[in-house]
This record gives sequence, structure tokens and C-alpha cells, in this order.
Amino acid sequence: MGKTTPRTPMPTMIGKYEVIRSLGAGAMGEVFLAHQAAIGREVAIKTILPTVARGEEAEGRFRREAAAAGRLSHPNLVTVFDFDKDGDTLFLVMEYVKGDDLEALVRTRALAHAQFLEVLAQVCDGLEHAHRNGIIHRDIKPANVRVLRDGQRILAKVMDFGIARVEDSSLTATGIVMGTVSYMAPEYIRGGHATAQSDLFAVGVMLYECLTGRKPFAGDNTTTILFKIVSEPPPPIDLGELRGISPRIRAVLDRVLAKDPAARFQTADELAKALRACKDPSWTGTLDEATALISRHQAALAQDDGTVRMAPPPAAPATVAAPAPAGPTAQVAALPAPASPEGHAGRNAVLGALGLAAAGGIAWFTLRPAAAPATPPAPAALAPAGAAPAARPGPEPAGPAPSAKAEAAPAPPPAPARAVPPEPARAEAPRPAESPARRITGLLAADPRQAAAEAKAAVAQDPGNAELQGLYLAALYRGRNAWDFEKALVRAQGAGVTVARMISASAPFKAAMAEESRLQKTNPGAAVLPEEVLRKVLDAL
Ligand SMILES: Nc1ncnc2c1ncn2[C@@H]1O[C@H](COP(=O)(O)OP(=O)(O)OP(=O)(O)O)[C@@H](O)[C@H]1O
Repeated sequence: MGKTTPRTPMPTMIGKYEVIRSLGAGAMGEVFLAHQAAIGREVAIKTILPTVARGEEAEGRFRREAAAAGRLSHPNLVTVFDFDKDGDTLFLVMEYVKGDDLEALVRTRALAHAQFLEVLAQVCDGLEHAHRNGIIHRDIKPANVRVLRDGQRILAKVMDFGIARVEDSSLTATGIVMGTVSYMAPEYIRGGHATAQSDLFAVGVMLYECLTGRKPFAGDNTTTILFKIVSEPPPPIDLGELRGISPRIRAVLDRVLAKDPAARFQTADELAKALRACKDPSWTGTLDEATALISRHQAALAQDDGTVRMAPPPAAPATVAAPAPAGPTAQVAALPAPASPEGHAGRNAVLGALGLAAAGGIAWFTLRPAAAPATPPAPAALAPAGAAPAARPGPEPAGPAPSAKAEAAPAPPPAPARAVPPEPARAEAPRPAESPARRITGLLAADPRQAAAEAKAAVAQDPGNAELQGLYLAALYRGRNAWDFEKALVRAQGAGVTVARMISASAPFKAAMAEESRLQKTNPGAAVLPEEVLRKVLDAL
């Protein structure tokens, strides 16, 4: 975050290193420029506040993580030289990188778009090396990227591998630094587990920021930001903001910011290639102009790598970063396998439905500092591949309403042709043989209102089908608290969803409702539908 206020008087020595000056302070401690006399080189030393690394266990963890980071050697990663202790202060010695934080460069709009893309591609090069060595960064953000410029040449280096997540007074109540929260991947928020794809999501957030100067998931408190990450597409990018890059950037953004990690780029290398392909210097016009140009070469593009598809006019409105709804298979697979066709089918369907419905709403309840999760990650069914994006409470519509994508799309200016969302699966019409459950599952994320309408009809046709009941419930619940869920239950019950009555009548659910009413008195808007309650409700069924 590039904080620059030192917390403590500057030491003259740290271990065997002579301190030259402070480079800035972060959440965990301060960073100093220092001199290593024995070899005559300058180094950066990151001190870790004693309050942050309290106890042998924390110290051991820091040591292990520093050792793991120290084994990485790549031009796009800041090299870790040493890790030691001076008095009660732990410190990390690393390569000193002149230049600027990417955060400052984004703030000042100091680079051209194509240069930002090159920076991010190099970040991916570094990440690829780390991922291949089994190390996930978990805190990728602009403040952790240093950028050196030498004329037209650019060198980006990723800092702070594996040494970032701990609690101290400057952290929020959830144990996560505000600045960092904006870069957390949906699956990390839901399950507390970061993977290589989570690092790539963070690169996607940086990409959006580099292109627009704004964060894709903004809010004035942690909860809002987390909720948006899990449930909402980022605001569409104003096309006029983009210059000098290929329209393929739409496809890259869509894919890298997909809520479902499986829908993202699978390796950092793949993302690096996609980013570099977008910074073709021949693209000098706005994205709209470039899109028009591309449309004239539609046939050639169709044989390209499949990331951009031009629609025949009139095309669907462009969405720069609409959520990637999980495909039917992914969401169906999120339901636990029934132990017996009849016995647990209803429970399982409801479990899946609750997961789909509540993944956004309960996101912050499942937050844990990554270093020490207080509870195990949510099961697959509670952390579905694609959270339903429409989280605003509201009554079931009489008929189909604009899809989530359409809501997110900018008012399309007249343009000769425009790119449609890139993933072929999304553009395809449903297959004729698709079962109602599959179709509704596929619709849940993209168009929950339509999903509700279709599920209602399907339940009426097949009243005993627990899966359809669960899906109908999932489609109805677009709120984020027990009260909204209660409304969905009442509506579902009226339409013949028998499990809705069982849930309403269950003691844990009643307790959640009572607790929420109590909380609302002191904290209007408070929501009570934590994962624990869902589990208890389901256990009671
Ligand atoms: N190896 C380095 N070379 C040069 N400058 C560095 C190096 N490491 C950190 N800095 C700079 O020191 C300052 C503080 O870094 P620090 O990592 O503590 O901050 P941060 O990333 O903003 O904080 P945090 O991630 O802990 O919230 C930043 O401006 C950062 O760019």
C-alpha cells in the first residue's frame, strides 16, 4: 500500500546491515534501504513488527515462508537473500529494486496501456516460475510490484512472496488489510483457500485498474468489496478510455476475472501470452475503432485461438467483464453425491441450492486470515463454482427480465460491430437434449429471474423432483440475509417446494431469524445467514 510513515525511530544497524534510509512502511513493518558492507551492495530490509510475528509458531512460519521464497530465482521476482532476527525484530533481506511501485504508476497514469500490459505480463512470468515451484503469492497487488524503467524498456518485479498475511492493529476486523481485500479471488473469500488461479484473479484486478485507474470491485468497507467480488461483475469499462491495445483485452478481462477459477486462464504463462497479444503496437486507435477494424477481418479471426468472437450484427452488447457463469456441469457437480436417490436427494439439492444462493451473501462469514483458518474451508456445495451474481433482494418477477450480463453492459454506442463475451460456451445456444435442471442451473448465474420462472414451471411439472425444488429456491433467493431467505422460502412453499417448509420450520433457521431481528435493532441492515446456520439447518433436515 505504499505507506510511508515510519513507525519507529530509524535504526542505524539491523543485524549486520547499515541502514541508509526508510523506503516506507506497510502493514507488517517497515522497509529500509541498507548497505551490506561485506559485499558492498545495497539491499532492502523488511522488518516485521514484533506484534505481528509474536510467538515461536509465527516466527517459524515466517522463517519457512522466507526460505521457500528464497529458493525462487527469476528476473521478475525480487530475490530474497536472508532472513534473520535482531533483538525481537525479525527481518527479511532482499534485492533492492529502484523504480516505482505499480500502485504509484497506476495512480499517476504514468504508463501507456501497452506498457501496463507488459508489466502485468512480466508479473505473470514471475508467477509462472513461482507456481511451478509450488508457491502461491496470495497477496498480489500493485503495491507488491516494483517497476523499473529504462527508456522504452520495462522490468517488473514481484515482491513479498508468502510473507504478508498476519493480524495486527492496522488490519480490519476480518483480519485482512483493506488494500489487499480488493485483490482477493472469490474462491479465497468463500473458502479461505488460495490457488495459482487466485493469483491470476489478482492480476485481473490489476489489469482492470491499469486500464481504467479504478478498482473493479469498489466499496467503502470490506464487506461491500468482498460481496462485490463474490457476486457482482465489475462495472463495464468506458471504451473511450482504452487506447493502443487490441479489443482482445475484453476477452482477457472476462476470463481472468471469472468467478469460477476453472474458467480463468489455467497458468500464468497462458495469461502472460494473452496480455502480450493485446499490446500489439499497431493498435493505436480507441477500442471502438479497433473493434470496427477487427470486424472487417472477421473470417480470419474465426480461425484464431477462439478467445474473441465477432457477432453478426446486431450483436449482443459488449460486456467488458461480465461474470463468467459456471457451466451447467460445474454447478451440478457442486451438489454432493446423494447417498441414496430418495433419502438424501432433497437435502442435497437444498444444500446445493443454499450454496448457490448464499455464496455471495455469507461470503464474509467464511473469511479467515489465510495463515490460520479458524474453520475448514467451505465444502464444495457451499462454495459453488459460480455464485449467483444478482444479490439484490427483490420479488420474483412476473416474467423474464434483463439478464445479469445485460444489466452490467454499458449503453452500447452505435458501432459497426462489437465483440461479444468471448467464451464460446456462453455464446452457444442450449443444446436441445439439455434437461430442465441443467438448463436452470446454467441460467442461475446469468439470469436468475429467468431461472426462477423456468424452475417454477419445472417444479409444477415434476413435483417430486428435489433437485428442481432446490434450484427454484436458489433462483428465488437473491438477498443476503435470513429475512430475504425466509421470503424466498414462503414463495417456494407456495409453489410446491416441500423442502421450503422443512427449512422454515427448522429450529436453527428460526434461531437465525430471531437473531437477525435482534441485530437489526442496533445495526440496521445486519445479516444473519452464516455458514454455520446453513449447516445446522441442513443437519436438521
Ligand atoms: N525490495 C524492495 N526494493 C525497493 N523498495 C521496496 C522493496 N520492498 C519494499 N519496498 C518499498 O517499501 C515500501 C513499503 O513496503 P511494504 O511491502 O512494507 O509495503 P506495502 O506492500 O504497501 O505493505 P503491505 O503489503 O505490508 O500492506 C513500499 O513503497 C515498497 O515499494
